[in-house]
Amino acid sequence: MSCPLFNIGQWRYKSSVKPPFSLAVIVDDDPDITLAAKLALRDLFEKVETFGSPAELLTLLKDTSPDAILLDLNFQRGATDGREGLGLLGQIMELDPDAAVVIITAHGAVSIAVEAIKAGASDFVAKPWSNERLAATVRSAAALRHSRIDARTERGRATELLPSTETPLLGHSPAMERVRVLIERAAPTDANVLILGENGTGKEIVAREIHRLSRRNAQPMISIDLGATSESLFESELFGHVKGAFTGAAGERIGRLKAADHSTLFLDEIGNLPLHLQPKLLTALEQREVVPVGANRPTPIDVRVVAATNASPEQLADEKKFRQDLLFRLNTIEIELPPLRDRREDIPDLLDHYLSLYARKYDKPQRKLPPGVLQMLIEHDWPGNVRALRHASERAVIMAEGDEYRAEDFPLPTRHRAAPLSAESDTLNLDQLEKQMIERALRMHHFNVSLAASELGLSRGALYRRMEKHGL
Ligand SMILES: Nc1ncnc2c1ncn2[C@@H]1O[C@H](COP(=O)(O)OP(=O)(O)OP(=O)(O)O)[C@@H](O)[C@H]1O
Repeated sequence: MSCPLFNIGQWRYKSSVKPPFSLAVIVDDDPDITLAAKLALRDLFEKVETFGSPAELLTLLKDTSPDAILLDLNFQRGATDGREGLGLLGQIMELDPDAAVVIITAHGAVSIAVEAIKAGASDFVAKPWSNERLAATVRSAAALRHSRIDARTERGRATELLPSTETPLLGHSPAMERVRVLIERAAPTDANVLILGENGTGKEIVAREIHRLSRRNAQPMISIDLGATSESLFESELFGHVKGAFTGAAGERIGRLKAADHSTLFLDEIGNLPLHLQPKLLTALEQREVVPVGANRPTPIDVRVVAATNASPEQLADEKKFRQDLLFRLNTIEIELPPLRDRREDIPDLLDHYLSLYARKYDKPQRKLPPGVLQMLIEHDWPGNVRALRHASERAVIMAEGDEYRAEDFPLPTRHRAAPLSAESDTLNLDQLEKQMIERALRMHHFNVSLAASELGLSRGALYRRMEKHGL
């Protein structure tokens, strides 16, 4: 399958900031995929090597340990069952038990991804991916590998602060200034922080900012997206497991709680943590120790937790979905990020930043944004919040011609009201229908992407990709 990145031309911008990691390896027999992934990862790694066959990777691993490996599971013509890749994964884990392997899967192949993670892979990305998600997944896997090594060897406690390639937290609306004050007050303490806000409002950026300003910043922040973790993997991902704890647990695995020892653990989409695991997390945080799956002795941990959710405070107060004792552990400080439509004053700053960032990235001129177009963008409701504004800016930079941006360069969803659910649509165009269904599901769930995704029978990632495709 070809990757959407190729619709948007070559990526010639190279950041002047030193990338945080040294080497990533991409193994896939499809040159379009390897090139697309290489471009998406090149700001994160000093070097990105691409291989068309597994044999080349195994040769490299004999004397090099990459920070991350992006691995396709099917190499032979017509193969789709992933067996070949799983075998290769086993060989990789044997050569380097700390390897950070991110699996490339076809859309919908979740069972094979789960099997791969049980066999030692750190995470997976489904094709076609968004560059932002791919980079975040691979960065998280590489950071996890580093902290697992550090956690085991007790080395690296004085690791130099990694140069940051992160986006700064932008916006000077009164609401964002209040958020900044809260971040500055909370960061240096060890208090747990709960960040609330709709999808795309910047919860992860705020979590990174808290970590950056904390006394734990010498270690990388460890993240886990509980909205993207398969139910069967929650326990071992969070708490780790001992060798042979369950079928497929070939080796010992340090969970993310332990990997975040002396650092910050970012629990994204905490509302998705299954009820039966909530007491185990609460005990780990109260006792400051974890018991890996299959172990009979606890291991001490020193972790500061920053959690985030797009659930409303009312939804979180529902005892049937979320244990209130765990909530009180997590929300010592609560930071609420308002949706972008409630702080429109931030829109000009955000547009200014992202339009000029993407102009540099794609080697395009810095165009003017005429007042009329700016006004249209300020008046737009941005249901996907800052993430959607960022994507719209990227697209505008690529599509625009001449010295100025035009309204048509920003493909905003029409402002019409969603038709009632029972109403028949007047189009039979599949693409249009898909867009309408997505808009309806989003409105029905007040723009909560997780709920809309489950309404549509899609994963969050799959819904994001479709929203991006339709410019929502
Ligand atoms: N205040 C901000 N300044 C600059 N960029 C921002 C800001 N808020 C969000 N962004 C950008 O918007 C995108 C989404 O941000 P982020 O992932 O932090 O949101 P989120 O609330 O964690 O989303 P989700 O709930 O969907 O995981 C990122 O690309 C981020 O860089």
